[in-house]
Amino acid sequence: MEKVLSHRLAVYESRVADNALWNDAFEFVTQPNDTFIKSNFDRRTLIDNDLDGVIFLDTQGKVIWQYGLHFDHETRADSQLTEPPIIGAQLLQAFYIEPQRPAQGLFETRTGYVRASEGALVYSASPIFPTNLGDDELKSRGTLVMWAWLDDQYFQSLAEQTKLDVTARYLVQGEESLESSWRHLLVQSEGLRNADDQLAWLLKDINGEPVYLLSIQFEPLGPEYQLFSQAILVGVIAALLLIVGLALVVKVWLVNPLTAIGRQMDDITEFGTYEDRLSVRSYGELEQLASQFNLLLDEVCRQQDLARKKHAKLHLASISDGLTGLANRRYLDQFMDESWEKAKAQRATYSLILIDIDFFKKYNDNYGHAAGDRVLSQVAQLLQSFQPNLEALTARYGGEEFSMVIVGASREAVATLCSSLCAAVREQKIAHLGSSFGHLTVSVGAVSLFAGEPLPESLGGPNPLRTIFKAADSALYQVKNSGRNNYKMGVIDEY
Ligand SMILES: Nc1nc2c(ncn2[C@@H]2O[C@H](COP(=O)(O)OP(=O)(O)OP(=O)(O)O)[C@@H](O)[C@H]2O)c(=O)[nH]1
Repeated sequence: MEKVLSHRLAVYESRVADNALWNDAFEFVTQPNDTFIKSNFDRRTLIDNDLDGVIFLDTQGKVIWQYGLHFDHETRADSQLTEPPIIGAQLLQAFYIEPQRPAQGLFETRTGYVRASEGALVYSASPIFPTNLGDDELKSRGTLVMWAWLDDQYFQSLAEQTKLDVTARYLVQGEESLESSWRHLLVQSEGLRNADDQLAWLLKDINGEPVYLLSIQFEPLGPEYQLFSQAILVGVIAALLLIVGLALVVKVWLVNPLTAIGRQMDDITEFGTYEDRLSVRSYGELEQLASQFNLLLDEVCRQQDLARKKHAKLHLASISDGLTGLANRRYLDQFMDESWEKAKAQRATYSLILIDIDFFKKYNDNYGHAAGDRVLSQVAQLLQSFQPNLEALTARYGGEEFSMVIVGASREAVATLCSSLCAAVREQKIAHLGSSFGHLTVSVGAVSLFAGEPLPESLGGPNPLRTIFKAADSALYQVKNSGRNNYKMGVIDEY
């Protein structure tokens, strides 16, 4: 509605400007003459242009010529005004535009609604210039005003244009004629809707006084509409339920299982529990995904197992002697260190036994190196079988030299063990022509000491195990020098 109203004002404005910027009109206000009026502003022309009146004002605002029709359109046929209805001095002043020069092609025009003697009207006024506006110094000569009654015809065409059933009420006493429910329209230009489903606009005159109240009544919503809106509501609720249902299905069948899978995967990777398996209850694809992952875990476990075995094998190879399978020198050193610390902590007896095959060079010479290897293995197994069920280790620490470390056996038990080792090898009756005994024998040197404090003075140095080893080796040396095939318990204090 606002747009249509302002468009209408713009139409009047352009109509008056068309006639005011015109050489003939410019000449007419300089020298008024009937010929110009007769050929351009007869009654027919006005009616065809939806106009009810034309006024030419001179440079002082006095009427040069005016033509107007009565308010009553029914009798418009011979309704020319004898007395102009709008020549109130005040109104003319409102229409009058002082002589002015166009600034950059712009000049002042006026458009709006006014209250006149017989009713209200819409008007537009423009200064009169030659068609080309003249030069910059040329001033306008007079004002051209065109107007139309705000009558039934006006509002009827407004209704046709807006396609709204517009009711127009003339506010005889201006603001006082306005109901309180529409008062707010006085301070706003757009329409207002009241509690009775009416939408209204105000036409205000050039002083801001309300002239007409335009309103339209909305039809109360019928039962069909209510039925329709109920159907829409049901539809919306059904759609919402469907969406919620779908969301639930997606959550139960997809989101929850995926979250569970993700959580289980996280646990497996975080804690390295690759032997665990994913369990998921969902539709086929997800279960398939979980079982594919489980297959992957199977493979991870298999590879882990292989790696573990390989590592164990490598570790064993690194600590054992390739020929006899006993612990090697490297592991013996490590074991001696660790067991020494334990023995000290437990205040236990620590014993080291060194076993050396007698005349082994000659054995190799007589029976060959391969036979020598076999004998080394045989003696190794035999020694191993004598290892007591204590913190103990049997090792091969040189070519035909073996050792046994024992924590917790008494010195007497160790002496008995040494004697047993000598006897056991002897009793194998392994032929050895190069030996004065005729068969394979071993010599044994050992030390056995209490590892708790106070330690013997000779063990106070930085490497007590070296001292222990030297004592055992010394005992072995003594056995070798005194005929072999025997054992001797060494004494630690000598070192
Ligand atoms: N077959 C074989 N012989 C080895 C191996 N390691 C060392 N030997 C031999 O063991 C022999 C050790 O000789 P010696 O150190 O002279 O000692 P021995 O002949 O046993 O003399 P005594 O110890 O004084 O009784 C050498 O001939 C080495 O070649 C081995 O792995 N296999």
